Amino acid sequence: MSRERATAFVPGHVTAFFSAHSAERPAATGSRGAGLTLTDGVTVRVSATGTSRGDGSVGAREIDGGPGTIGAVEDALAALGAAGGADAAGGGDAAGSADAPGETDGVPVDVAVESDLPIGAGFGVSGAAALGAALAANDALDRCRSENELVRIAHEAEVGRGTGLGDVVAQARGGVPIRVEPGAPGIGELDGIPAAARVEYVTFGELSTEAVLGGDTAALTAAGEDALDRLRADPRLPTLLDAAREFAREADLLVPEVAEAVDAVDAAGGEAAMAMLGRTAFALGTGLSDAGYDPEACRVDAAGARLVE
Ligand SMILES: Nc1ncnc2c1ncn2[C@@H]1O[C@H](COP(=O)(O)OP(=O)(O)O)[C@@H](O)[C@H]1O
Ligand SMILES: CC(C)(COP(=O)(O)O)[C@@H](O)C(=O)O
Repeated sequence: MSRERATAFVPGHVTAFFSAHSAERPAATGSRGAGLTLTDGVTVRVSATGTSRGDGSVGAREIDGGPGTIGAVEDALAALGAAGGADAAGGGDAAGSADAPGETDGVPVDVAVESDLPIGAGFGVSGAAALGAALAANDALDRCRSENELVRIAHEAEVGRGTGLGDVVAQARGGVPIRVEPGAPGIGELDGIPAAARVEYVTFGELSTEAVLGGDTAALTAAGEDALDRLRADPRLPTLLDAAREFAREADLLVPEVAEAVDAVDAAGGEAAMAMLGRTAFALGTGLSDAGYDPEACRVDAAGARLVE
């Protein structure tokens, strides 16, 4: 018996540094690297609409109360036999996807995404939304998939859209994940820094993940591999932040507003770095407040992605 509606929470994830690894299969594509999962995250509600199959409707789509779609969410839903749209990315016109071949016979679902975090600013919101949609759709439609299978579905959807490489596996784990080997569960490998912390962040705007991942990633990948070696030799939070700062400089990804904030935190005696890939600075403890910024504050998420009542 299907529960017909379900809600999932998925933590945000700020990547401190990463290297990009592409493979033929999306499940084997991913990143190595490390970052922090956050108690600020994404809540996804999925409900079966009750609309009969085959009428072309995919159901309603909302992001923070307004119309909107995220491509990785649509692909994750389609993989679970919910009506999702290959053409639904990037706009508010979810209904336009109804003509996508092979997908009109999925079960129509209403999907509402609510994010504590801005989209496109380096918090892995697209990956979180895809994983939340997979967890909630599996429950609402009684698809009987395991956690690893749902993480793989969301990972493949995110990688396929070019909006992320390692957020989904990190968000599934929670804590401070180290992505030792790239890819979905069963292929990739995770470790973590055993640490709890308050985290502050300020966002100055978006940075297109698709554009960076679609360009030449050789320099950032070399810098990311160096940073990972360093962190694995000394898996502690201050080393994570220091390796992140060096990565941002070496990979030439640092943007001026973030550089200024990171320097200000350093001058005030704190630890900060840039969130990949966004115009966002994050700091441990009260680093940004102490430097005179008015940041958002949360904590490292201890639990990882989960269904909620
Ligand atoms: N208001 C919005 N701003 C930015 N992206 C949006 C918005 N609504 C939907 N999207 C979609 O969400 C995805 C954002 O992906 P990405 O840039 O990787 O962000 P994040 O870092 O939050 O994961 C893109 O696929 C984009 O088309
Ligand atoms: C850095 C990024 C490739 C993208 O992160 P975001 O812009 O937050 O989707 C991430 O997925 C990673 O592999 O570490």
